Amino acid sequence: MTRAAVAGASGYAGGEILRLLLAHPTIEIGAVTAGSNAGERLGALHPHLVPLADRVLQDTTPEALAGHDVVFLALPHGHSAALAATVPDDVAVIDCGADFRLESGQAWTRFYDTEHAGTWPYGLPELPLTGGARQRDQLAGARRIAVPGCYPTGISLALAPGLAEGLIEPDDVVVVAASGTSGAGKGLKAHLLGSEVMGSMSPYGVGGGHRHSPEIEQNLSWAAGAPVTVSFTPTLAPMPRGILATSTARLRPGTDPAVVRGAWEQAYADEPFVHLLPEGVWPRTADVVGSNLVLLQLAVDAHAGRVVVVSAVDNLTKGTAGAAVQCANLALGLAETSGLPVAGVAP
Ligand SMILES: NC(=O)C1=CN([C@@H]2O[C@H](COP(=O)(O)OP(=O)(O)OC[C@H]3O[C@@H](n4cnc5c(N)ncnc54)[C@H](OP(=O)(O)O)[C@@H]3O)[C@@H](O)[C@H]2O)C=CC1
Ligand SMILES: CC(=O)N[C@@H](CCC(=O)OP(=O)(O)O)C(=O)O
Repeated sequence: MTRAAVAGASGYAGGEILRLLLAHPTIEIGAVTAGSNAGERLGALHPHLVPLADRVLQDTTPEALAGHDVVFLALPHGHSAALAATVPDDVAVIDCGADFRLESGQAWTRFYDTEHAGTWPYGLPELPLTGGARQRDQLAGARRIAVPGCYPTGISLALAPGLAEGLIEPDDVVVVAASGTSGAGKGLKAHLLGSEVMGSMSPYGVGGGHRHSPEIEQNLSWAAGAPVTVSFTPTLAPMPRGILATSTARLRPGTDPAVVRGAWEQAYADEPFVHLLPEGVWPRTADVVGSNLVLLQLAVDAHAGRVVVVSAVDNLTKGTAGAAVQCANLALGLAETSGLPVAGVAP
């Protein structure tokens, strides 16, 4: 068996990692750690994780995380670098935070306003790259992996096939996405009060202000092999989980609409977690809840000369914890799909 420690186990992402690891055939759960909730029993914080109810959360220290084959970090941004530095090089560290996702130190400083910790291999295995490669090539056997943000996961996979195949213009990409409230974490925040969220949708980070803008542009630029510019608008939706993103881009002049669908079909034909739905069936967040799936559908808007791609992910599963387990599987040489659900919970 392989032993895993989970730091941030009292939070939403940490709890979801534990839920998935409970069903994992070869990874067993070792230390579980937290911040202010250290000393609490998991059963008090995650009543749904019944088999772990009596496990006591430890302080998040290098000593608690020592002696494992893989360490999952599900901590707020900025907490990963110092801890990861204490983990031996031969132990896999899978970081759910943003600290090591960006190549550009300049983009990091602009959006996170702290010193850039560095760059680790980016944990989106299915991402098609220019020239026919896949992002997973960088993840097999890796010992440090940065798990993507939840919005960049569905959005990058929605548009990458068209960019990798040169079908869409890199300078006219527009994305509007709605996220469930768990995307913001478990901490109390005024804009997440029930009376603010229930029965209402709200935009935020409008005008290129969201920190996922540079992450999405980075991923799409890897796919295109050239810089890509994105206008991204997130919105908060009154649901606990799920992201529905609508991504549109201008088709290159002369692109035959008939080849567009084929590019996406081909890109994901062999991917167990990324599915282009049958024509005319559109993704819904309910269809991905609790699963490691990305569901996609697209249409060519011939009048506007654009392709419109809709993607749905569960922000806590494929958007964080599922991706983290998938990356751990790749890092440790296990079957990539081990322990990962491929069916959602609809309706
Ligand atoms: N929620 C989502 O959909 C996604 C989250 N992520 C990333 O995953 C990470 C965790 O997010 P999420 O679970 O939502 O956040 P939560 O706020 O739900 O959980 C944060 C966790 O970090 C712990 N923590 C906070 N401060 C400290 C500290 N100083 N020392 C040790 N532990 C600490 C908390 O412990 P305690 O509560 O006991 O203080 C808790 O276990 C973040 O980096 C987030 O950006 C990435 C993609 C999507
Ligand atoms: C609804 C909501 O607030 N969502 C979060 C995104 C969460 C995520 O992807 O996490 P990272 O912080 O790890 O990038 C936000 O927009 O800030």
